[in-house]
Amino acid sequence: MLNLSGVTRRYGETVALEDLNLIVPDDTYMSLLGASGAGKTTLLRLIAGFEEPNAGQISLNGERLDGKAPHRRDIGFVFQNFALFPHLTVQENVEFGLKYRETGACADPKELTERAADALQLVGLDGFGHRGVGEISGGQKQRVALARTLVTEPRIVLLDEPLGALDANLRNRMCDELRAIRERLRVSFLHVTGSETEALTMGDTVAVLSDGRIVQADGSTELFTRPHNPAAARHLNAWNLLEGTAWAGALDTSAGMLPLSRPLAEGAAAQIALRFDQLGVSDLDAVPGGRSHFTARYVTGEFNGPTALSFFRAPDGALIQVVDHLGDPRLPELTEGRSYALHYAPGDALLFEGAST
Ligand SMILES: Nc1ncnc2c1ncn2[C@@H]1O[C@H](COP(=O)(O)OP(=O)(O)OP(=O)(O)O)[C@@H](O)[C@H]1O
Repeated sequence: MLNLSGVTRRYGETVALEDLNLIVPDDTYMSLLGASGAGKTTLLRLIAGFEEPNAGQISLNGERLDGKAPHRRDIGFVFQNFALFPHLTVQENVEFGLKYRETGACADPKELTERAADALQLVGLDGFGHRGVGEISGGQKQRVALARTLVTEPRIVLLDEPLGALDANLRNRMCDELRAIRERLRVSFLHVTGSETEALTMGDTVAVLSDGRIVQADGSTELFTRPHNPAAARHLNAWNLLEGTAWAGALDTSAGMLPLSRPLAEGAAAQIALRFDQLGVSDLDAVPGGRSHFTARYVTGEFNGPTALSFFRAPDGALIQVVDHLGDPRLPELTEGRSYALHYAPGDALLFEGAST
């Protein structure tokens, strides 16, 4: 188990990570989701030992890692650009890590060859060992980078945006392969990404990093259906947030008075989160019974194949998304510029106390 406790990392005035707590359990695939600049790479660099935290502790299976040199940590790192040696063959790239490691270096040429071949087989690159790095595809480079890390039998593997350099089709295939390889090895993978879809697809658990802290770490279904705070909800495309002030048992928002699911003190700031597949659309005078609603203007639609997104503007300018599934369409014909009632079951709304930051 990897345990980060109270980890802070500053660069001059910039606080990249602040009092961050995270547990990566054994034998798990964890995604780390965060926007650009959230501190994802910094976090991986601290775990790998390329940098040290200003405060806090990092331990692996109870043993302190901070202060230990990177090559003594038994942690694998797969870089976004793969960082392969261009003048070496695929096999030599994989052997490199084993040959030159400080402890447990392997000098026996036969063992080196065998272990590198095993690692290449594990990532599906049997028979590619003799090729130059310039003679293989992007997806294959990715797998060589993984094999080079896995051959050293790390206790945990850190992957920094590992699919970022691949085209969309290959990315989908590598998603499946990465999961399958990890399941065979049973070591933990910590996979950093800025893509919500990738994080939810890959991770048994998804940790959301926002402003230098983990705001939620949960199973992907739990995170998607029940974000615990606005910071986590904001990272999920599915959730619309409306902010306001509690007043007379409702939340006074720019879109109107919305009912509160629990009482709040008069004047308290709060946000209501509504999921895009739980919002219905109707004419203003035709809101179905028992549904809460607010008014918003239809802006435009976006067709994504099996789903279509409709975008509305609340009076404060906030963009509200509603999703429709083409197999089961439920939205009426919409006219750009016209106002509609967006309605929802009151029990579906999540209520978060506090103002947006
Ligand atoms: N060496 C450095 N010197 C100064 N500031 C830094 C340094 N490295 C990172 N930062 C700052 O720390 C913050 C976190 O950076 P980091 O690279 O960890 O973010 P990230 O989530 O990986 O972003 P991206 O997805 O864009 O790569 C940013 O504000 C960044 O500008």
